[in-house]
Formats: sequence, C-alpha cells, structure tokens
Amino acid sequence: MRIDAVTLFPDLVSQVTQWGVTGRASEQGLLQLVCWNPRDYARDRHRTVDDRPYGGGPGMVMKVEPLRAAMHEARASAPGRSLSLYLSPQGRRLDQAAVERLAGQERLLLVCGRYEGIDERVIATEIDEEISIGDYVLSGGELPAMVLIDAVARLIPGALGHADSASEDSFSAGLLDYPHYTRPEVLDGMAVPAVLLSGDHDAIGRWRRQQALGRSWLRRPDLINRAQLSTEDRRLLDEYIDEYRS
Ligand SMILES: Nc1nonc1C(=O)NCC1CCCCC1
Repeated sequence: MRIDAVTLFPDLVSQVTQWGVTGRASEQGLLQLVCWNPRDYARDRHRTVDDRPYGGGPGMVMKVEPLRAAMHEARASAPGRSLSLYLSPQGRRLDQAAVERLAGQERLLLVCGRYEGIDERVIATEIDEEISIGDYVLSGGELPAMVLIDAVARLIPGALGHADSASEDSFSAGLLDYPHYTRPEVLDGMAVPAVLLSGDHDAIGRWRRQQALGRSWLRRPDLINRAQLSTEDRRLLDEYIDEYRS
C-alpha cells in the first residue's frame, strides 16, 4: 500500500517505517511511505510555509501555495488515485470500521496540519475526508497521521506475523479485548484464571468471548448496544452480569 504524507516534519512521520509492525511492513515492501515537505515548495527566500489569518486573531495558517504544491507533487509521483485525508479534531472520528475501509484503498494522501490549520478552501477542493483520532487538540497532524498509518498497515495482508493476528482483534469484532496473561502462573499471589491452563480450547474461547462481552458491557455499553450479539453471546453476557451482580 502506498501512503504519501504532506508534513513540515517528515523525519517525525517517517519514524513509523523504522520500528515494529509498520517498520517490518515497510521493510517487506507491504507499506510504502513517502513524505512531502511544503517547505521544499516555498519559493520565497525565507521558504515561508505559514501565512497570517484573515480576520486577525492569534496564530498562523499554513500557506496555501507550498501546501498545494506538495499535495500535487505527491499525487503525481505514483500511479493510481489517492484518497486525500486531512487529520483534525473537526473530522469524523476514526474507528476500526473506517480503518478497514481505508486499508482497502490503493493509495492514501495524508495532510498533516500545523499552526492553526489549513485554508478551508484547500479542504473543500483538495480533501476527500477530514478525520479525527479523538476529541483533544494536538500541536500538529503528524501523530494522528502516524496513528492512522499504524492502524491501517497492520491490516495489510502479511504485515502481522503469526505472533499477532488482526483477525482476532477485539475492535474488528466491535468489542473490547479480553484480558491477557503470561508467566508466572501466580504473580504476587494472583493466579492466572484456571480455564486458561486447562487446555480446553473450546472453554478458553468461550471464556475469552465472555470476558470481551462483559468488559464491553462494563466499560463501553455503547459497543454492546451496537454489537450484533448471537444467542450464545447473550447467554455468556447474562451469565457474566449475574456473576458481577451477585
Ligand atoms: N485530535 C486530532 N485528530 O486528528 N488530528 C487531531 C489534532 O489534534 N490535530 C492538531 C492539528 C490540527 C490542524 C491544525 C494544527 C493542529
């Protein structure tokens, strides 16, 4: 998958190609990330990339021409149409369903804002989707872009070794994850749930599903309300709730 990022801090965004799952995906050629710096397209002597806001007020706005030039160069640098995304708190909240949709695109162009943001007319004419990673304000769009790259890259076939598995992801099932345990069997007097030591894989699978359902019910009831629960799911959850309330 080809991802282009327009950013004033290419060395920050390109760090995702150096470490972990995204680093291996990049090394294996599953993920190709190319960064484009608007400053390289600033034609004035001071290579200006910011501009004053109409209407006054604090802060600056990303200068239109260098930004658009970088976007156009990025799009023209490889075949195929890019879905152009702008990361900002004003965007639609990113969730796993959106990540799965984006992972199906052949190319993504991620525009990382700085200062107070980018000109609204650039969003209107150049951006397909405005995306938020959460209701808080960061100092730039680079970390949100890296979050999106990570979430999308791990879904690229072959990106996750056998040690991880996207197919069992909790959020891909719309629920929270079940709890995980590893050695020692007893840690400071706290034992691993016996079922996990039983070798009974059906019982373990039921226990994990019940934990995912129960934790979602406790911590994120909105996920439970939205989930398509099977009859067995309902039984497991009712059993969890009875035990929780007893
Ligand atoms: N939250 C967020 N989700 O996606 N992006 C976010 C953000 O906080 N971005 C900050 C940027 C937004 C453009 C102007 C400069 C600051």
